[in-house]
Amino acid sequence: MSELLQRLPSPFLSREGAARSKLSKCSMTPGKKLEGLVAAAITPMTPDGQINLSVIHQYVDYLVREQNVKNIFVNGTTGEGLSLSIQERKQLAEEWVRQGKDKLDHVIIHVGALSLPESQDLARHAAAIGASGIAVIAPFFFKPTNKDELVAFLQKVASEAPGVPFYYYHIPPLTGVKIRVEELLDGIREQIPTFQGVKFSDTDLLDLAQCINKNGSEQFAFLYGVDEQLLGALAVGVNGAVGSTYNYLGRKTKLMLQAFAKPDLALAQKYQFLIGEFLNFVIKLGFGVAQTKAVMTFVSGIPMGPPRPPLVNASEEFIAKAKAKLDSIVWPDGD
Ligand SMILES: CC(=O)N[C@@H]([C@@H](O)[C@H](O)[C@H](O)CO)[C@@H](O)CC(=O)C(=O)O
Repeated sequence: MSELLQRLPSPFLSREGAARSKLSKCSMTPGKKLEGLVAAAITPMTPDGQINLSVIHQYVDYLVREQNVKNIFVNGTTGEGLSLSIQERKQLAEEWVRQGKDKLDHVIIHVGALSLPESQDLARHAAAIGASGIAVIAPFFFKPTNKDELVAFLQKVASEAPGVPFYYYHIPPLTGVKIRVEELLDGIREQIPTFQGVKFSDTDLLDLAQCINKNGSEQFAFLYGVDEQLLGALAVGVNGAVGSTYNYLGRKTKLMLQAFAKPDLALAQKYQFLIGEFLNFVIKLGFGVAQTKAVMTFVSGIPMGPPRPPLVNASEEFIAKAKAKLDSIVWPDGD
């Protein structure tokens, strides 16, 4: 952890601090490309709905030891980032960076917000604490209507953290911003020199494939965000994936990645079908962030707590059925 972070009171870090940090403190594992699996961090909460920083140490150890996952995406969709205050987002970012030091390869902080100054503030903060990357979602109340408006917004945030790799977080089912990424990438490095890649949480594999075909997955990192069809995205060349299920199915999904790389497509398909069988089952019951928190709680034993309203707790019936389903799956590795 940076000395700066240890000295400054949480949750606030000054703009001067951010400026001082820049390149020097921006990586958990400096220079290591973001690839493989990235867990979309859940935000643990106490029963009365406050953020619960005290279990993040245990959470990091669980991901590394039990799930073999060493990258984390903080304050995104699964982390209820847009339902948290700026102060809470900063506290969480600091705690993940602090606990991830020497254990995680990448701690990416989602700094998107509807308000540009808030997003910029979060970007400066992420730089100051030594995050390995920042990501930004498209603003979704007043929306950009074309590529230029979206890039202008992203640029204004990215430029506040000039030494930190920047990722665009594309999730049109939630933002309603359907600007094609293929279009967005055209000339992006001229506007955003820190641009490093895309977290692509959409089912449009044509758009994704065109992005990869035109830019090459060596130039940018393409991380896929629809866990139930990751194998399709691997086939078009993504570098990895960011998702909620890697919190508790990370080890199994890694086995799928290994089978795909070998290549043993039949084995990779087996893993994808089984992961899909579980997700198909829970999606039919009603599956979202609240249910992810419940599943992670019973799989890991770490209390993730309730979601923040308007989301409501997963029902006892959901928990019982989801647990029975997960327990019933026989994985190819015999587990
Ligand atoms: C809409 C949504 O929450 N999508 C998830 C998926 O991991 C999703 O939970 C999974 O594919 C199951 O449907 C991720 O893309 C979200 C994510 O990475 C994040 O939390 O930022």
